[in-house]
Amino acid sequence: MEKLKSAIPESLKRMVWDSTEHNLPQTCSSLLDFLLHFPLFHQMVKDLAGSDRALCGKNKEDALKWKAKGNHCFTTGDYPNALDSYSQALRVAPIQADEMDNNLKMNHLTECVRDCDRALQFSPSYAKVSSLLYHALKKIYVLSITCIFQGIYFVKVSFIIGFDVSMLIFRSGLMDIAWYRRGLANASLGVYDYAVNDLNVAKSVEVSAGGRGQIENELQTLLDQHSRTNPPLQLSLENLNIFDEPHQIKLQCVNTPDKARGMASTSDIPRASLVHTEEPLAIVILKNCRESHCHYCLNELPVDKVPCTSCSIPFYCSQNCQLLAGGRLYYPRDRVILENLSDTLKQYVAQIALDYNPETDSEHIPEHKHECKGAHWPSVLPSEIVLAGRLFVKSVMQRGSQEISNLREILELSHHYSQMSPEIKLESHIYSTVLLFCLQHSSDFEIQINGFAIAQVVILISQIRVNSMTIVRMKSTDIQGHDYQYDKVSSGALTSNVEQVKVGQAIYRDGSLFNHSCQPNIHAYFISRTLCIRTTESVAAGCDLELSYGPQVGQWDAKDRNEFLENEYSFRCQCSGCSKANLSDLVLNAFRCVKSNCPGIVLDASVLNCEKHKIKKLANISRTSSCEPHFQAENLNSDNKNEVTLDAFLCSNNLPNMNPGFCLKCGSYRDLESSRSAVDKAWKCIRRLQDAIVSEDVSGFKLSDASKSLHLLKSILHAYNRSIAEVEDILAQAFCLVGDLQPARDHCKASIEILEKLYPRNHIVIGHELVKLSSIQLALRDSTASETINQLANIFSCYYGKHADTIFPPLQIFRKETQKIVL
Ligand SMILES: C[S@@+](CC[C@H](N)C(=O)[O-])C[C@H]1O[C@@H](n2cnc3c(N)ncnc32)[C@H](O)[C@@H]1O
Repeated sequence: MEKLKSAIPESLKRMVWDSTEHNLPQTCSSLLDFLLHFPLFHQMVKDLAGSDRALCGKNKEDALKWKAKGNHCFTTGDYPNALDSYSQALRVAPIQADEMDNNLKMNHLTECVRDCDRALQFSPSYAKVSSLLYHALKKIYVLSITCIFQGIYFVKVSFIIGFDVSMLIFRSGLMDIAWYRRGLANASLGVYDYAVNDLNVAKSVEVSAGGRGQIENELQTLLDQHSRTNPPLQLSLENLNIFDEPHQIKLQCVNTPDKARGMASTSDIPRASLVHTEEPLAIVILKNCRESHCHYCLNELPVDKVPCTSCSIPFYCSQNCQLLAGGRLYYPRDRVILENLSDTLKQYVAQIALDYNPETDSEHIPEHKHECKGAHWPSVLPSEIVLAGRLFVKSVMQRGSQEISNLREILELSHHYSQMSPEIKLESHIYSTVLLFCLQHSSDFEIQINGFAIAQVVILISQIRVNSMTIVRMKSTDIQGHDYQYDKVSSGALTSNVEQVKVGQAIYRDGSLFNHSCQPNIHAYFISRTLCIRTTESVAAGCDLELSYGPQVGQWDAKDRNEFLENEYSFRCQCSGCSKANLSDLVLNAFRCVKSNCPGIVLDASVLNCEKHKIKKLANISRTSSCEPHFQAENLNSDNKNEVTLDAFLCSNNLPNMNPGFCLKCGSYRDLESSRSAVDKAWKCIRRLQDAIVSEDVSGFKLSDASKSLHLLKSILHAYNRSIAEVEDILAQAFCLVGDLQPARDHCKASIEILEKLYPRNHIVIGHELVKLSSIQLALRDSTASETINQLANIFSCYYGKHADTIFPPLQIFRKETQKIVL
């Protein structure tokens, strides 16, 4: 790419840099002329898309190498690497059409052993699999002599049989029923409701009276245990009613003078209501998650991941996802089970055993199919370019015409091509041209490549820049970042952390209409690929519903937020957080007054200027929308009269006359330069502790050094400065690591106290910190844990409603553990 860019003549580059949406076809056409006469470009396209260099195709020799490596690891007892090697072998192993049937059966059965959920997706009444599997394995063993694919699976299955204690397939009777196994697994995980539902479905699936009786006994035992050990936990959800029926809430697209289109409510909407759900127009996995997450639903991959049938790029969590993404396999569904169930259980089964047949869905366009010919451009080009390819193919195919007409009008998404930086404009031109050539090689339809077609893709890329959403998954880890092991909670061996992992990028047509506010009143999250939007406060009829595109009050100050929004989204935010003074923006990066008993704040030039600008602008604006999502400054302060108030900081409009370095309350002067260098020095020491946490090498010496640095920071920075919250948090982690949980708890609490000043009440960021505090309190058997967990559950319920447990499974464990302490 860099070589290509530097070879472009200056005059052509300038033409691209100065281009606007209107003259795009000409600039794209000029660049195309140049590239077509440039050998390096042809070589690049050949490397990326040519069939003779299809590095991502299936390859028998590579498969055999991986298999041999797997066998070696297996015999030396290195089971994790053996399994990984077999997965890689499967990824590159060619599948002949006549082998497909055997593979299907085998994969189907293997998945049944490994993962009840996935088995149930294919056949909800999955019963009596073990004898089938046994015979299938015998057959596979014979077949493995001639067929590497099956051979690999045989070893893989053997591995599973031999070492997965919970899923021993040769057990007979009830263990054959996937629902039953799921029920028992959920019961031991403490997921009581699911366990009861699973066992009820299992009972209805079981054909023998004896089997049913046995399940009945199991159910009874579970009910008895539950009522004995778990009296219903009284969560004080502050009368929080969760409204989870988005179809009952009507939103409308409105036009605003300064934000273009936006979404508003047509009626009053209570807090925590699910207001919108939507499937994506297109979605793509991010590069860093390609080996760890399913390329279709973006959930974490299980151990026995499913490779694509035709190329070696994607992995899927199930064949269902593989099929939806573009594979060619189809499983008939077993609907008989649904007939005998109650309505509630029918819904439950439909939820677990995803009931979907893409062949009957004309809307469904497999998004990986055109990338599946073994060429490696889909794995080499940046994710957003692959996403553009997916959108392009989808819109051409949906229209059933090969003519490329105006994609902008078809997708109806906004963009800011003209405001993009010259560098990004040039890259978009080059990538659009390369992408079209790659698609020409890979798609089933003809693509006429000319200036107009390339211009369409350039616009598509600029639409993706401002409209795509990053899909994140919440991951629970222990303090050092290892995956959370639930069984360690009760032993007090774990203190939990919440980590947000960016897994994908997606375009949602209606989701793109929600504008930004730094004090949002809605929150977006994802269940698999589905976008869900929920109100985080009550919203009056006619008010705008606004998301945060990233920066929020409490996280960054107004100056940093606006820099980000201008660079990424080409607008200057006028939300109340950015147009009115608020305590959070003032204190977030502030210094403290040199007088020890003065609560006033001292600002540097950049923050002070930004705040002055707000005040000046506010004076000029006679009207501010009363319906804008707002953030009550007074909410930031507790009722305690001794606490500093926003008014005290501002000294009743003194701020416009103040200079950097002077306390806004008493006017005392602080030398900001020396203060900054002292802060930098303290942070160096804190960073050493952070490194020690990562390498799990926290010594008493580093801890005491960092504690002294915290003390120093507190004497220089304002008490609500975000850095202090960060350092308190780092110290909490470090004390957890050395097993000194009481100071860990105190530091964690101190961090939360600051966050409560910076963010609105019950903000999700506070929820994340409460996860840490509750796990420390649980480990200490501290009875106040229940209070913390109530607050945590309250926040998670507001942000995720009934999805809270799905998004953050440890919540259920926390509730269960609290019961043990309370009792
Ligand atoms: C995802 S789109 C939102 C929908 C868009 N308003 C439309 O008409 O299609 C993002 C773009 O909307 C505009 N936008 C979003 N929030 C805004 C805000 N608070 N103030 C001004 N413009 C905003 C910006 O142009 C931004 O790049």
